[in-house]
This record gives sequence, C-alpha cells and structure tokens, in this order.
Amino acid sequence: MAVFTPVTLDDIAPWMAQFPLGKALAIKGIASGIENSNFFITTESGEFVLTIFENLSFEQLPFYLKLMRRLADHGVLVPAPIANAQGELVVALHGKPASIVTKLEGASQMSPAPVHCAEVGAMLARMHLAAKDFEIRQPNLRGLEWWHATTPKVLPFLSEANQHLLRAEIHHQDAFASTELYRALPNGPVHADLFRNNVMFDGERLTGFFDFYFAGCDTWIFDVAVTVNDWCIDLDSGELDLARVNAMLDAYHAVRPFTEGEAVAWRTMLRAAAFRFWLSRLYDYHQPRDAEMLTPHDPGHFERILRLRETREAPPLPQNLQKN
Ligand SMILES: Nc1ncnc2c1ncn2[C@@H]1O[C@H](COP(=O)(O)OP(=O)(O)O)[C@@H](O)[C@H]1O
Ligand SMILES: N[C@@H](CCOP(=O)(O)O)C(=O)O
Repeated sequence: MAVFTPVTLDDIAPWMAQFPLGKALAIKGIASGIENSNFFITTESGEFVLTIFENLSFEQLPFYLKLMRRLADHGVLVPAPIANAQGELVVALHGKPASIVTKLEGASQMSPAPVHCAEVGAMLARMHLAAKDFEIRQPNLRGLEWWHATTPKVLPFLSEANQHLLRAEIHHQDAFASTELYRALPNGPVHADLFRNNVMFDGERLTGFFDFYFAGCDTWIFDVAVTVNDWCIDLDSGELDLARVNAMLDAYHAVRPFTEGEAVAWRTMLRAAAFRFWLSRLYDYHQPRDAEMLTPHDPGHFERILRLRETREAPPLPQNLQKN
C-alpha cells in the first residue's frame, strides 16, 4: 500500500547533496511497506533505499541504524546505512527522520528449501557474533514486559479456550524467565522478526537481512526460534519440517555452537516465539491502529503453531554443545 510521505526528485535533489552518492537520477515509491515510506533511489553511484520513518523518533533510530552499520562493517549482509557529511545516519526530511541505505539485490524466497534455510542459519549466527559487543543496549520492545501490557487488551476478544492458552503460556514464560538458566543464556542484539519477507535471495545465494525495526537485545536462541517458526514449517499446519529445521540449526551451529543451556531452553523458546507473534497479531487484529492498514495477518496461524509447540517435543539442537 504505502507511501505516507510523498517525495519527488525535485524535493530530494538538494537534500541528497549532503550524502557522498552523487546526484539523484530517479526515485520510485515502494508500495509494499506498512510502517514507513520507502523509496528506491538511483544516484550517480548506484541504487539505494530511502526510508522516511513514520513512527520511530530521532531518539529511537540510532539503535537500529548504528546496529546495521556495525553489521555491514563486519561483513554481515544487511543494508548499509550511508552517513552524511556530518557523519549522521538519520537526517530530517519533510520534518521526519529519514535514512539512506544500500539496496539489496534479489527478492524474498517465500518457499524456502533446506539450502535457503542453511544460508539463513549461518548468516544469523554471524549476525549474533558481530553484534555481541554493540554499545547501545535496547531491550526487545516486544518482549515479556510488552506481553504483560498487551495481554489484558486482547483477552476480552478471545474464546475461553484461547484465554486459557494465553494465560497458561505467559505463566510458563514468566516462570522460565525467572530461572538462572534463562539469565545465563547467550544474548545481545537480535533481529527478532527474521521472517521470509525480511530476507533477500538471488537464487540460492542470500543477499541480505533487512527490516531491523523490531531488533532489540534478547537471547540469541529466541531469535533462532522466531526464524525457525517461519522458515522451517509446513505453512498450512504449522508443523516443523525436519529437513529445513536441521539445515538451519546445523548451519547456525557450525558458526556459533549452541550451548547446553540453549538446548534446555529450546522448546520454551519455540513457544515464546510463537506466542510473541500470536499476541501481536491478535493485538493488530482486534485493535487496528489505522483503518487504512493492510488486512491484518491471521492470528490463527500462530495459535496453531503455539499449540503444536506446546504439545510436541522439539527436534533437538545439534550435538557437541558448549558449556555456556
Ligand atoms: N535495503 C533494501 N534493499 C532492497 N529492497 C528493500 C530494502 N529495504 C526495503 N526494501 C523493499 O521495500 C519493501 C518494504 O520494506 P519494509 O522494510 O518491509 O517496509 P515497512 O517497514 O514499511 O513495512 C520490502 O518488502 C522490500 O521489497
Ligand atoms: N512478521 C510479523 C509482522 C511484522 O511486520 P513486517 O512485515 O514488517 O516484518 C508477522 O508476521 O506477524
């Protein structure tokens, strides 16, 4: 749908002069975004993406853009933010925060095979390691605290069975989050929304992760669980597809070996990852922010996944686990 803040080539010509990218030659709005206004820009030095942030503030944005810059500098495939002559990554455009990043080649792979899952697993591990010592600590804003704040807003809309499911799961997650084992899990900046539509491929070659605007600090194994729950499932039933799960986990493990604690946490994290998106989808469905929003995502998909992850054993993490 959306370009919320229209921009023309004439508008941005003077604005672009502050970036070392040469003259802007063409600009084209991107229809598919739902949060921000996005544009492909062709300049004398290549192709870029301009984002005008519609909801995030100047104060919030450095976490995301500096994180992407750091990842790009460490060889993780992500859009690289471009600094202006003053070294700023976020600059006002039409009174709103805006940024320019490099354009990734390719397209999203919505029907991934094990080979794609392996690429994603390996790059995810590289991303976790590269971001480990990132100096800005922002919590995952869709974590436990948000779950507690949001649960009462959706409960009145749910059937009794789903109210029970929601209450029982948040209780289980609370109990797990209060353990020593949970607190000792490796953690740091995570993408937290690495669904198929947020990764680009050129054939079987991964060209980049993007849409970092749900990123925050959380456990790495939670990030792996979010990714597995979208990439490695039968989309109709929500069942895990073992060939894809193993391809992703083995490739991740080869770069950053899983720990014994993560093996214990794994099933609860698969549940947490399903719960997080069930809850956000319920919230968007019952409390839409804007009448013009796209059709909300189906909460039933993650309700099914959560029920499956609660009742079935999780496929084990690869062996040769590290102590911590
Ligand atoms: N750096 C990039 N390189 C290539 N395409 C991009 C890039 N950033 C965004 N896009 C394209 O723009 C679309 C919308 O971006 P997205 O980040 O999902 O927007 P929003 O946050 O508004 O939902 C993506 O689906 C993708 O096709
Ligand atoms: N992945 C989430 C929705 C988040 O929005 P995005 O399209 O910007 O990734 C979901 O599927 O519920």
